[in-house]
Amino acid sequence: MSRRPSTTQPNRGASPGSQGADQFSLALDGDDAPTSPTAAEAGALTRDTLLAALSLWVALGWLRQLDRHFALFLLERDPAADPLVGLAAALVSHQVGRGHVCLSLSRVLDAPRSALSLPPLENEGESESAGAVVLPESLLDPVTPARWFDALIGSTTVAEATVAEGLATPLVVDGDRVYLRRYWQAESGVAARLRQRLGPPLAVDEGVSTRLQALFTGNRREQGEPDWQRVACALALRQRLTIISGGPGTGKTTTVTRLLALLQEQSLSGGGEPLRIRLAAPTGKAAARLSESIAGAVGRLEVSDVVRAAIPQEAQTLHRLLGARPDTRHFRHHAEAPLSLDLLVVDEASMVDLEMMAALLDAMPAEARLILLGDKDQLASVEAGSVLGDLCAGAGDAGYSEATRDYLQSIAGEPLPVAAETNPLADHVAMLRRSFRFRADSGIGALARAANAGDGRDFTRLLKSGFQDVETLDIDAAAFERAVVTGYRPLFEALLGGADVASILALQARFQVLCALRRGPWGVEGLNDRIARALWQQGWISRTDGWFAGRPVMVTHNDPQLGLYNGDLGLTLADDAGRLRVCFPQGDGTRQVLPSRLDAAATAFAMTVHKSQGSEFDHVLFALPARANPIVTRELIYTGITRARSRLTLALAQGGNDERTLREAIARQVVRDSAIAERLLSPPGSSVPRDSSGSET
Ligand SMILES: Nc1ncnc2c1ncn2[C@@H]1O[C@H](COP(=O)(O)OP(=O)(O)OP(=O)(O)O)[C@@H](O)[C@H]1O
Repeated sequence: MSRRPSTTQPNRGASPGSQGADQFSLALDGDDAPTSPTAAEAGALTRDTLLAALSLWVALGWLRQLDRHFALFLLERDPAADPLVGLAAALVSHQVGRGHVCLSLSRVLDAPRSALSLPPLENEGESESAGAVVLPESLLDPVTPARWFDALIGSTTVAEATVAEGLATPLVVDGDRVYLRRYWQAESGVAARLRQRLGPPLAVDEGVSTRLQALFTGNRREQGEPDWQRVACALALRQRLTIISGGPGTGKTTTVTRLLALLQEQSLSGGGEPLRIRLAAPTGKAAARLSESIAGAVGRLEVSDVVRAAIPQEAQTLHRLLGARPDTRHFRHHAEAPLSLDLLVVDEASMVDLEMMAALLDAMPAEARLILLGDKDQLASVEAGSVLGDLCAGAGDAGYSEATRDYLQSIAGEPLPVAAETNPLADHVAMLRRSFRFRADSGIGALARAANAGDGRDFTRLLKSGFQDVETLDIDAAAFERAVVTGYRPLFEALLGGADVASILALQARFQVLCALRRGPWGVEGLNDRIARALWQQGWISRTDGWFAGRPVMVTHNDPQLGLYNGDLGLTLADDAGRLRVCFPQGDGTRQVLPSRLDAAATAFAMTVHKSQGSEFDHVLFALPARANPIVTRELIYTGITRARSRLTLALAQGGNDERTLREAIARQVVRDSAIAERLLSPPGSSVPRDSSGSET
């Protein structure tokens, strides 16, 4: 029998305190027999068909077991639920596993396969057997967004967003989007907090103009382009939220350091107190890089010693800043115990996932300024969400409002063109467009631009045009081993020659192998093996598995007790007595840890591009898989390439489809479902508008 409550009917959801989405994996044995079919309507999806399809999709690698269990859990909790609830549950869980914050019903209905891993990653062959399989489109064929929406809000496991607060349903449906409750809460929280920060501009003293001109006086304007660094600084002077996005070496750190100098000069003038400024980044490596580049930029500032001393040069990880505690996801700092600061700079903000951003914004004092630095074109965080990218996309092609243009003209002397379109978010975003890192003749810079522009033909043409800083090699040939041995030679000569730890660790940052995948011959596993064997043959390492001197490792989980965080890169070294310890660069010194204390560490001769985010290396050897793979996208290629500071070797499967594979990968862009920008730009209190594809009844 059909149960179709109107979309406005309050949800008969679970009571607050009832079991939430987190516990679902404990609740069911995955082999539960399907219950008897409950077709919501004639011809509609039955439970049996759904459960059979989910099992098959798991077997094919299109869905995770976890996703299927979640669907089973919901259907068990609400035996009267329409099977479409189970389908939405499996798909939204799968989407979150792939970095999306939610599931868009209309998007799945338009492209039913998009919410599954189809074909299975790194396992293409099995999709051949898909002929006999129930495909998502056949399950969804008679379904409309309105029908699916109604099925969802008819279940006790789903709440509509307008009434979801205070309930404990595992799923929340907000217009066209279905969320796991945790992510709905995080996204609504982030949008609400950011909206507060978009509030009216802060007062800026006209006198600042002279100092602004002085600090940016050396900046040359090119071809009538505005000085975007000066614009970014002027914008940040009068806002509680500023996003500064730019590619490598576009001057994000230089700009923010000048901003900090200006603000401290103002604060200290007339004997005032300095602002409490903190610097942070998502990983230890990124924090170390920020400390290093801020220190360099502070050194170059033309300011008084007092002002210089008032600019911090030590960055910390966001986990440490917020006060991560062992065995809990909760931090010491939150809305009731906010951070004690007036201004926070977060570097590598593209790596900050939605939940971390929610925790950070919760802990920010309302009056403090937040400055997010990052590169919107890089890969988003590994965890769900892509807040920086969403905010920059929300600003879109919109320009600055008239009031902001007037302000920029008067304070920064930057005349900006009238924008055809404006929106409140765009006034908070500054894009730095000119790289000071890559010279005009740099191949790395040219490839990065081509990848970013989605121009695969230009990319492959550039690869052949013989840049000094770029070379290619055949990944399947001995040339790969030779390149690795040459790349690692300085490090192992120092290590075997008894150099001091700091010099050895500095050499570790000189050369790194990156790849796209984890498994397979062109993934981390295969390449780590190959590299270890090549180094062993040189006599540089004593074994190729377990612990040995010269083994680089990456921490794979946060360990606040050890002061080590996911992504930290260290090197195993032997002390004078031959005892092994893993050394991590930390601040000006090193942290040394016994291998036995590192529960979660992986060999890092090769690492994925995802894991390399926030790091840069002088020379990167970037290995790309021979066959097309959905994981290899424009963002991945751009991010991998731009980890190289001065030299890039691309290892490709030559003689195969390397050119076509590259072009296809560059055409493939990551689009993550999320509604942050929409929420920010819609009136306060309104729910996310439904798609025109319609879920109104
Ligand atoms: N306006 C400028 N004119 C000349 N050189 C500049 C300018 N701005 C920055 N630079 C130089 O460019 C280099 C990169 O600057 P900076 O470190 O500020 O960039 P970034 O965007 O923070 O880089 P990264 O992507 O590595 O974090 C530095 O050597 C800096 O001195």
